[in-house]
Amino acid sequence: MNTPQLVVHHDKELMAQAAAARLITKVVDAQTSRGSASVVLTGGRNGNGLLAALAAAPARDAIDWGRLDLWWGDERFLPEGDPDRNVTQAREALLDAVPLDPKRVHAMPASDGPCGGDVDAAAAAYAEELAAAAGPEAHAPVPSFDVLMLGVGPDTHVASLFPELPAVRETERTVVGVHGAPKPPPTRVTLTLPAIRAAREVWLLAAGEDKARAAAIALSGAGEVQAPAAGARGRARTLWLLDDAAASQLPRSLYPPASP
Ligand SMILES: O=C1O[C@H](COP(=O)(O)O)[C@@H](O)[C@H](O)[C@H]1O
Repeated sequence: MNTPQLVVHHDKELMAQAAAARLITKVVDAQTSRGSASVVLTGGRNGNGLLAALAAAPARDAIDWGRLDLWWGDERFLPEGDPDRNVTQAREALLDAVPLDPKRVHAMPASDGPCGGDVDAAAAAYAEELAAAAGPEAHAPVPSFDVLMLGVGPDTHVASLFPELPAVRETERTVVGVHGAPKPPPTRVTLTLPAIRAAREVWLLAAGEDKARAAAIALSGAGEVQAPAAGARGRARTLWLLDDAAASQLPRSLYPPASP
């Protein structure tokens, strides 16, 4: 697995704007090389901040929105349209403002969808959708995502992989249902580490003081069961995008102080 690279921006607004600019370039490059691009979105404050920055970016329409597949790393298992669903928040921040192809917007199932309240069936249905979209070059039964983004929680969770819960130990399935998550709502759907690691690039977003301890733990050699963010790696690149506050507890060997 490749070593994570760190980029530290002054504050969370700058981090969101810089990450949005980085994403535009990545998507345009993928569309130029392969005809289309696939991106996995994250929920949470930093993920939504990036989407809002992308909506406001002058270069946003350099992206051919009709040739972009959007997937989600996790979802809160709630009814369609619930304001706490990650897809609802993503629609408000960006998706409703750009001409996406609805067939390429792969939201995770809602609790009032075809699987009803059965979160494990919902997870299996999303795994099937991913497998159906995986091309011959895929490195797992999921597409070769160009960029997979993950917000890092203050407890080191990424997607809905929480420390010590069964989902973070999953080695076979690509999507699982989560029961009893410590952060509400307790029932969720999540990609697993094997699915995350099939992405070309994994970007971990951590801005704000409440992410400082999580970043320090995950980047200091912690195990993935105790610190799920430590296990999130891309095949070609793993990039941590931080702000000063989130980087404030990193060991000096990883993030030396700026020269005077
Ligand atoms: O519940 C969730 O939390 C994490 C992190 O959210 P944040 O607000 O602390 O940045 C997010 O990555 C995940 O997608 C989401 O479902």
